Amino acid sequence: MISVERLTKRYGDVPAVEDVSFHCAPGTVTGFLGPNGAGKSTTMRMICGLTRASSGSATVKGVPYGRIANPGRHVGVLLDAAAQHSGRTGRETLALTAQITGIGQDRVGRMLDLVGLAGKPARRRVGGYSLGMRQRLGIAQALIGDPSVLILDEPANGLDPEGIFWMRGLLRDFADRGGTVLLSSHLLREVEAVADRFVVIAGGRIAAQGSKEDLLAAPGGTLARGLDRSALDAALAAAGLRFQSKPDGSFLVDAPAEAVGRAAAAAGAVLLELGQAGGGGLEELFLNLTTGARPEPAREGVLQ
Ligand SMILES: Nc1ncnc2c1ncn2[C@@H]1O[C@H](COP(=O)(O)OP(=O)(O)OP(=O)(O)O)[C@@H](O)[C@H]1O
Repeated sequence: MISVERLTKRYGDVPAVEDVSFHCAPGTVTGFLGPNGAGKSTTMRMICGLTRASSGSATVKGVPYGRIANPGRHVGVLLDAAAQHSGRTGRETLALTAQITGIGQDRVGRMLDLVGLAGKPARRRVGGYSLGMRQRLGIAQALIGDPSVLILDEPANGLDPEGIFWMRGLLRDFADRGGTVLLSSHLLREVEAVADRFVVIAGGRIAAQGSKEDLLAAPGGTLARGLDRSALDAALAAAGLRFQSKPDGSFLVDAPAEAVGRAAAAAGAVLLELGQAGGGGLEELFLNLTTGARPEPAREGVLQ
C-alpha cells in the first residue's frame, strides 16, 4: 500500500506539487500520468524520501519510506535508470545491490535472466548500455529484494516494443500476485493496457483519479454520421430523439445505438458511422484533463 496525503512541494515560491493525495492498493497497478513538469517525479521522490516535502505526508506499507528497515526488501524503486554507475558491469551492479540488501547472490543470475540481460550483456559495463538495457537493469535492481511494492518512474523509456510488452506482463503479474505498483509513464497506451487505476496530475495538482472503468467510461450517448447530414437530422428529429450536431457533420445522440439505427432505418437515412461516443481512451482523457488551464482540486473519480 502506498498512501499519499496532501503532499506539497514548493521550490521557493514555485509550487511543483500541491495538495496531492492518492492511495495505491495491493493487487493493483496505478498509472501516474501528467505532462512534462506536472510533478510526477517530484511526487515519487517525496514518496521515496529523496525530496523533502514542504507539507503533507507519504507512507509505504504504513510507514514513511525513510523509516523502513532495509527498504529494498519491501519497496523496489526505479526513478532514474540513467543514474547507474557506468564503470560497473550489469552483473556487478546487481551483485552489489544484492549484497547491500542482504539477498543471496543466487538471485543475481535469476534477475538477469528475468530482465533479459543474462550472458554477454551482464558482463558489459553499464556505460556501454543503451537506455533500454539500463531500464532492464534498473527493473532487476528494483526486484532483487523480492519487494511487495514497486515505484517506477518512466520505466518504459527507451524500451523497444518487445521490451514494453515484456514489462507490461511483468508488472501485471507482479500486481496479480498481490503486489502494489505505482508507475509513471508518457506512453499512454501502455499505461492503459496495464493499469487498473489512474492518477492524472497537471500543474502539480491532481486533475483526476479513479479506476480505469470510471475514468474511461464513455460520457454516454451515441455518435452517428450519415451519408446525407440533413436526412439523418430529419430522421433523428422524426423519431423524437434528443441530439446535437457536431461541426464535423456527425451527431451526438442521447439514446442507445439501436434507437439511432432504427430511427435512421425508418427514415431510409444511410448511416456511415454508429458507435458509442467518447471512445477516445486514455489519450483523449489525458488531453482533456491536462491541456490548458491549471486545474482546480479534483474529487475522487470525477473529471475536472
Ligand atoms: N530541484 C528543483 N528545483 C526547482 N524546481 C524544480 C526542481 N525539481 C523539479 N522542479 C520543478 O517542479 C516541477 C515538477 O517537476 P517534475 O520533474 O516533478 O515533473 P514531471 O511530471 O516528473 O515531469 P517530466 O514528465 O518532464 O519528467 C517542474 O516545474 C520542475 O521545473
